[in-house]
Amino acid sequence: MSTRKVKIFDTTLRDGEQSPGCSMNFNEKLEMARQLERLGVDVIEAGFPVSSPDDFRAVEAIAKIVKNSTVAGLARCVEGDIQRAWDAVRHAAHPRIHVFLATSDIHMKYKLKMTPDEVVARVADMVRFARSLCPDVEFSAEDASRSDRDFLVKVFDTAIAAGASTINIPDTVGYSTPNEMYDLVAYVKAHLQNPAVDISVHNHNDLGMGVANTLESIRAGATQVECTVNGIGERAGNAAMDEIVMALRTRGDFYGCTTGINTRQIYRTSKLLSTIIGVGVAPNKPIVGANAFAHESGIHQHGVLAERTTYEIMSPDDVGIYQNKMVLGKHSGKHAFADRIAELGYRMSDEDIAEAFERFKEMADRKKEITDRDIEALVGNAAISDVKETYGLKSFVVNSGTVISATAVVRLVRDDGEEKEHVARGEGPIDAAFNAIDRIVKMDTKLENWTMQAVTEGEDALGEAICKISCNGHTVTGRGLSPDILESSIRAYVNAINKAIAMEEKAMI
Ligand SMILES: CC(=O)SCCNC(=O)CCNC(=O)[C@H](O)C(C)(C)COP(=O)(O)OP(=O)(O)OC[C@H]1O[C@@H](n2cnc3c(N)ncnc32)[C@H](O)[C@@H]1OP(=O)(O)O
Ligand SMILES: CC(C)C(=O)C(=O)O
Ligand SMILES: [Mg+2]
Repeated sequence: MSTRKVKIFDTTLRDGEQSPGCSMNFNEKLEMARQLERLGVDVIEAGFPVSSPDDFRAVEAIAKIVKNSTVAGLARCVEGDIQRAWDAVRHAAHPRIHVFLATSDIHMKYKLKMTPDEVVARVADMVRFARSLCPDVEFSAEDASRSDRDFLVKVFDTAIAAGASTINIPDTVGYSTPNEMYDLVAYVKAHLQNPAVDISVHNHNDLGMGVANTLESIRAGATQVECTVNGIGERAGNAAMDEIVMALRTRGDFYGCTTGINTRQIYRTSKLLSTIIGVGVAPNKPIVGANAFAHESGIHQHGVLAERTTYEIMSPDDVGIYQNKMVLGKHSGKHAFADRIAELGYRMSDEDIAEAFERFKEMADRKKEITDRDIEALVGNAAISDVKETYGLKSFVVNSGTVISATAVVRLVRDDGEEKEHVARGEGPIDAAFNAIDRIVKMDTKLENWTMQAVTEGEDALGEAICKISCNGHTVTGRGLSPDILESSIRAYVNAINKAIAMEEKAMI
């Protein structure tokens, strides 16, 4: 299959900036423009110069620093706008003036208050004026997808005759379906008097079809597509650049098209934009979302470990993500768990791994995501629990507050299967729980020290309790781990008691 190149027209700095809460200052726009050039976009629409002095300055500065990409400035079909756009982009190595005028009945009647003939005449005059200033002029028929097709073609013919070398078909309000967009592009292409121009599309995402509409437009013959980083843009946004580019690349067999994008810069570009505007992407966003290359379920993890392509249609490397992510959680299996333990540098027997895996599953039921620090703590805990478990924690209930004295009910199970429960009061919930345990084990112990620290990150971090107790002249330290600080304290105390019992037994031998 022969491949043709589709031009990427990035409008993050113009339409993207039109999304509420996504404005960028002068320096941020420059930084973003540099990154867009690194990414390899064909056209950077740097702004709408007439809209404010700041926007003018930013477009002008971008025009001066960008060398490889074309730099475009947007203008209404108004002489003052066009002059201002030219003044801003004129220093660019490849300048473009982008003029637009709406062609749908609804826009012409209610917004522009112009007749169709007046629109045609204005397009002829303004495109000609733009062309007298700049060798590269793009004309957009705003709301093209809701315009009468023959009228639309007439306006495009007029723009081309006046000097436009790119005609753009925007689905301004994101109303089209992919089939309709295919038909529209094919229709325009087939009916233009002079089709030797770039046919562009500009799809909004109001119904979530911006990318699909863009891809169908390409199949129908569009040679330029307008899009934004992370899909930001007016209202629900524009078609997302990364999704279009990666769809064309991954399904080259189907689309037969390439782009000039250095895909390894995609992730970095997305991150830069998120940092600048302070708006991140959804975790499940294709390509650049946190979960786009993450696998949590055991069957998928096993498959990916055996052969990445079982569940990955793209390599994370291709979009500049260092590697895929195995998220350890309640759906993970032993293959991924063992893999992570090895990655963290632990050398453990299969038996120890199996035992640690059981604890991991218990933890995963209570904690949303298991981090590497959780695993380290868990594996460390497995080593500690080497001591014979004379007593194990079965259950506990603790009541405490400002108007009642703390009461705890603790149930322990002995290694011979016998269960014992006791209730006790205390100075606080932990003291009450320890007192209840003392009543069960009936040992002469003294709590020397108790500490608690978070050993992992996040709201559901694991708390590690350390209890130092003395018993018959021995001092032992117990450790307990849980996202619940009461539970980790109780486990630490029981662990210390088990150690004390083990020492007593040893002393008796
Ligand atoms: C689909 C799009 O994304 S279009 C781009 C949208 N982006 C922006 O609007 C960027 C920021 N805009 C602005 O700063 C301002 O709106 C400006 C500077 C462009 C214009 O401001 P104002 O002169 O105060 O006009 P205002 O925005 O209130 O109204 C728009 C005017 O432009 C006219 N207009 C709208 N589109 C066009 C066009 N393509 N060509 C000619 N005139 C147009 C409207 O009919 C209206 O005219 P009127 O003032 O004679 O009634
Ligand atoms: C200015 C034009 C191209 C636009 O942003 C739109 O129609 O959505
Ligand atoms: Mg738009």
